[in-house]
Amino acid sequence: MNVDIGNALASVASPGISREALESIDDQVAVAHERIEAGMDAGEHGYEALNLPERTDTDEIRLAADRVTGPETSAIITVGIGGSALGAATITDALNGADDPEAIYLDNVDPEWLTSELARLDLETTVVNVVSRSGTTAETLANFLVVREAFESAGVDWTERTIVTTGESGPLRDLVDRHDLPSLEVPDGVPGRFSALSAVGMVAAAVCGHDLDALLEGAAAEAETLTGSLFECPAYAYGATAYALDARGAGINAMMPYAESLETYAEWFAQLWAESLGKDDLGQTPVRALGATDQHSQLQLYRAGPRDKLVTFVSAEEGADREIPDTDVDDLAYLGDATLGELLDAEFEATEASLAAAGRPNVRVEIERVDEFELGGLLYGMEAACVLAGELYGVNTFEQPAVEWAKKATRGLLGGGEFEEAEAVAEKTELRIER
Ligand SMILES: O=P(O)(O)OC[C@H]1O[C@](O)(CO)[C@@H](O)[C@@H]1O
Repeated sequence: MNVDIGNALASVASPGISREALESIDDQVAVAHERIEAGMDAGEHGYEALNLPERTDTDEIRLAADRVTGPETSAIITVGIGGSALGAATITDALNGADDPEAIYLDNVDPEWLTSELARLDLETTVVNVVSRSGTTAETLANFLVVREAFESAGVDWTERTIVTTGESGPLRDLVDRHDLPSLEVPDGVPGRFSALSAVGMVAAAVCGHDLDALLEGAAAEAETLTGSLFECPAYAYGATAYALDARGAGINAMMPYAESLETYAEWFAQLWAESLGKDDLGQTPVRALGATDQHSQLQLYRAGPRDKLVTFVSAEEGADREIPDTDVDDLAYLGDATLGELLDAEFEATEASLAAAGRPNVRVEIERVDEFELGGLLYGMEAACVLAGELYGVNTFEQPAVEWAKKATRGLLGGGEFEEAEAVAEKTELRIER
């Protein structure tokens, strides 16, 4: 990935970063990089994620996926949530074509939605990909039990079509052992949201026939750029700029890719940024947006609302295109002479310029095209940017203790044990306004 931070400079935007400030931030980046490198060398928890390009065994993933996949495979259901779904979904939503198996992600426990998803699938030719690092996530286990029952009710042998990625122990590991299911291990020391470039994010991609090695090669090429200066490393330039803008008031980061195929990438980024940096009353709030669509819903706010946002654009230089048919309507002639791709590019450049003209900070992240190599680089680059930002914020980037309260409350409410959190739910302060 390439990064252009020109529109984040104080000469263009407010909040903005002066060149002097950028120089002094670069001194902090040098110190942070030493820490990151030391963590990577030692294989420390979290930092280990940045070693995945060398560590992930794509042959092992393909072998396991081949045990449940055949030429007749029409769909793959991934049962997982958060980091156990978003990385995989980002890859297949970006790369899947019409001839690839459909990739479905059951990352919620909405009964109506889940029932309709299962009802529309040919379970005979559907693969089940169960992913959970802890092996204890309620939503994933509940959905798996429902999916298994659906297969059994349809008289389809789920054990021949199910692959599991989980830790060394836990209920899912027991299931694997009991039914001799093909399985892979979540990489040690790699938090879920940083595991897209491991078996966690790659089984679905393997079943859909994507080039896992090219994904890792793209990530490895990005890893090559990790040096002690933001002026040499696109990932660090992005992380440092986002952090510096937050420190100057841009507490919101709207991730706005200009490609439908990257919409899920913005969701993946939201978990990465929120769960990693949202600590100790700090952290930049990620917002998911999509270009050109959200020009017609959010841009008014981004351009004329509070000066509390960074807008991050992601654009792909190349891609398939489609002519806009000629028209005999004079006013539309300018469209007839263009392609949809040219229109999208013009929309992107115009929107980027419109924010700069209004003095609103924005950053451009460029990839050459949406393919395995470039996507691997983008995912790795944003992970490295996040690790760098975490060092600058001085937070523990790799834990997410704040999510445990609601999990305990949920378990208590369902009779899964005594939890004070569950009691607190009953003590809600009410001020109801009824129709
Ligand atoms: O992979 P697991 O353990 O099922 O967890 C799923 C997700 O839930 C979280 O723990 C948050 O609740 C995320 O960090 C994680 O990606």
